[in-house]
Amino acid sequence: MTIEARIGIVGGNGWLGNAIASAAVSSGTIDGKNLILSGRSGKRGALDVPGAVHTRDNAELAEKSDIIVLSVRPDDFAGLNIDASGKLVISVMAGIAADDIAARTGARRIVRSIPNAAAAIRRSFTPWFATPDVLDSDKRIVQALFDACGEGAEVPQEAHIDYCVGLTGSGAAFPALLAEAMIAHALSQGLPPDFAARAAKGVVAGASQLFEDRDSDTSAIVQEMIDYRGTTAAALQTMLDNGIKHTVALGLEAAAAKAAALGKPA
Ligand SMILES: NC(=O)C1=CN([C@@H]2O[C@H](COP(=O)(O)OP(=O)(O)OC[C@H]3O[C@@H](n4cnc5c(N)ncnc54)[C@H](O)[C@@H]3O)[C@@H](O)[C@H]2O)C=CC1
Ligand SMILES: O=C(O)[C@@H]1CCC=N1
Repeated sequence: MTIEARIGIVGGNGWLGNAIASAAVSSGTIDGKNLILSGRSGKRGALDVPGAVHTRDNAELAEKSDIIVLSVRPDDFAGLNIDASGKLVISVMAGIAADDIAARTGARRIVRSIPNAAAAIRRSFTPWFATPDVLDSDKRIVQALFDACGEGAEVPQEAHIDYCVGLTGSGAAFPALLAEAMIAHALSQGLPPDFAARAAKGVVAGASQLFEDRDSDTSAIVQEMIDYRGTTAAALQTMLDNGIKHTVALGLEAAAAKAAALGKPA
């Protein structure tokens, strides 16, 4: 689907806002000339967004946009002054409730979402939640925008978005941590650093394709490896016995707790 509406991204020169803009244009989902990106510094983001207009003026952005994406840090939201009444507002901010967005912007049609860093390579799995006033036509645009960034998925409750801050937002950093742990151990065993990094990154990135198929069952894959009763089973069982699932759960809960704290006034 091509989005014909004009989209303004507040914080559009930041990490995520810039990635969303770049994904939307490079996928052909929106023409760059229909994008206006604001940022405090006035500098462009790291990714090129052909045709997009850059501004430091959020009033200009609001005036020129049909849809406003809020992509400032949660801490900066309280200082944001923008009138989005009558417009669709799509927030990517962690922890900021739809009611607070409505109160600050005057908008009633509000979508909350949690993309992740893989939006930069158009591989973000992005849950989104729509408040009751959001129109079906708005929803089609939101889905198209997040499909351009990877894969969008509507969730039925706002609480799911608060949970997904950890699962799909922060979770995108977990494979790098796994690779880092594998590299650190390989180095401790005397393997050459370049080789250790190539090997661990190659395994984590490459083997994740094993379960990329939507219908694949990760627990079946793990069980199959354990049932093989070889070296992989020894590694997996030791990690399970040492609480890897509990550690991951604690990480997910910490991310959600941090998001809840970010959303509360200081
Ligand atoms: N980086 C990520 O992977 C993810 C980020 N998020 C959320 O996305 C939002 C943006 O995060 P990042 O892009 O990582 O942060 P960032 O710091 O890279 O970008 C934020 C941008 O907002 C701009 N900004 C601040 N106040 C402004 C204002 N009043 N008007 C216009 N621009 C303003 C800054 O100049 C900066 O470029 C955050 O709320 C974060 O919770 C959500 C999911 C994943
Ligand atoms: O780390 C963060 O605060 C952002 C929000 C969710 C993922 N990244």
